[in-house]
Amino acid sequence: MPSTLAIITIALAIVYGILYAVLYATQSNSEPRLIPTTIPFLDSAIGIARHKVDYLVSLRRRYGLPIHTLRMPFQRIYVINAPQLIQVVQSKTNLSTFVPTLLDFGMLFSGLNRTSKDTLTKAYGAHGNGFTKSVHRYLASGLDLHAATRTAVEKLTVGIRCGFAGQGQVGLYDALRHQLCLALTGAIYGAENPYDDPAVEASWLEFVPGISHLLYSPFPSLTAHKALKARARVIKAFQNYFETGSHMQAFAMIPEMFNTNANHGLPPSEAAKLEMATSLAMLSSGAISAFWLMFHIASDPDVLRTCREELLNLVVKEADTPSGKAKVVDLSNIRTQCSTLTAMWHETLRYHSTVINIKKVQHNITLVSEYSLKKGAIVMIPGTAVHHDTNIWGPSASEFDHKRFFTPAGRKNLSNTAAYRPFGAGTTMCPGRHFSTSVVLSLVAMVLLQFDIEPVQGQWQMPTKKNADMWNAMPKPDQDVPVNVRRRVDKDASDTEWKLVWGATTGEKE
Ligand code: HEM
Repeated sequence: MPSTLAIITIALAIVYGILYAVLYATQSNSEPRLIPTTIPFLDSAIGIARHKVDYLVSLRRRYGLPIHTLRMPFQRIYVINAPQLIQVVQSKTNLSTFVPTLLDFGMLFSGLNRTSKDTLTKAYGAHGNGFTKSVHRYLASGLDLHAATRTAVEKLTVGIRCGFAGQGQVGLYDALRHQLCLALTGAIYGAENPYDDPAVEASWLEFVPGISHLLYSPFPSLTAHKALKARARVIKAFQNYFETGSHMQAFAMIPEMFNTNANHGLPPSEAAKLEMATSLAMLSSGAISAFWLMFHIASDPDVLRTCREELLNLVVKEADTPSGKAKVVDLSNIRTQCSTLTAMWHETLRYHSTVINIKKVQHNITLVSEYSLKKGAIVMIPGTAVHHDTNIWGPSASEFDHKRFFTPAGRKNLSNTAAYRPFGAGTTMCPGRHFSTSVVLSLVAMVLLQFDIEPVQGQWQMPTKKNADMWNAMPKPDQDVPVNVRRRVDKDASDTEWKLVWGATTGEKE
């Protein structure tokens, strides 16, 4: 009689053999190469769950393939690494072949009820919920963008003056995150910004870790219980905001979105839930980017000194203040006058970005006459693999080196979305990129001009980012970095009063 163990072993071997046979029988030779598998249909899922975007980067390093296939239960994924193929997938002619899958990302975690989801799907079809369209219209360029940036910068100047000075020891990430939260949401939600209430900001922070559960867990009500309660508190604050008409004092995008959705039949209680998507766009990647940028500048004395010198180029005049004279700094010129600070920003995004673009193949197609892609499959473009590709960025691709953007080759890559894609690419490219870039750079400039930041531990140590959420375009550090914040005492800054503005009335030095 064979033992139970022997029977189980034989059964497992048979199942394994069948799965292996099915895997290869259903994979065509003309499809992109299948990555060798140890556990058919499961090892990619396990790899992604364990190592997140690093799994895709390691496959790129190990096999060096321009495109390859990963198989999961009932789903095939084509991972694209080569710039030439990325360009083809992103091209206008292929817009209807490769369709973004996350247009309704906001609907997945906002808690909208079934009726509201149906209402929005009927109203906007494949365009999710109208939120993305509104951001494209209001924040991608023009006077509205300028107005929103100016308000955010005004809020930052007040917040930094009152909130940073004399704080002593703080977490670098949390201190920047808090300032950015109040500035970005203040500029968009107006005088009655719900996030001005510390309890709402705290609830938002409690909700964010639950997003992964809402996206991937089969039982989010069990696994993300606390986060869902926190979400309910934020939604309640927004419901009150809409019901009291506070949105009428907001940036024009907010009342317009509310009225359009109301005309489609969405009540204020449900419109309040949609603000979870707006909030996430504003509050997810910007603060993380600001943290990494500040970390790299503050931990490199040469770069710190150069950035501060460059910022002095932004002084446009002197103004009288009640306590004497202030130097007026026009932060809207950062990108043209501060090449090192700007290069540090680009390098921060290139080096750290964890963006993954996901599209669905709408019909069978042969890519560049070579690779057959099947209808219904998912195409993934991992930004990290592209950003760390030595064929694009040279042998130093995996090092942090902002000077790469001082070379013609680096500058050329910057304008090529198949090489540099922290904000995505094509029609869905982040419409908040100019707003967030301007506000983050202004925040960092304000801190650099007015404060010295030193690590409590005595030495700067880069935190790990292994636990970062896969849905986020930028990786949150696993631990905050405790720092001491002090007003600057060096000769350039000790007795200088700064007036920091976005777009001064005169561009001439007086
Ligand atoms: C440093 C900060 C930010 C980063 C790194 C970032 C990154 C991204 C990325 C990678 C995408 C996907 C692009 C694609 O699919 O090709 C995206 C989409 C989007 N972002 Fe941002 N983002 C940032 C800040 C913001 C801000 C502040 C807002 C709004 C105020 C915003 C609004 C949006 C919207 C609405 C979309 C969806 C666009 C669409 O599907 O058409 N983002 N962002």
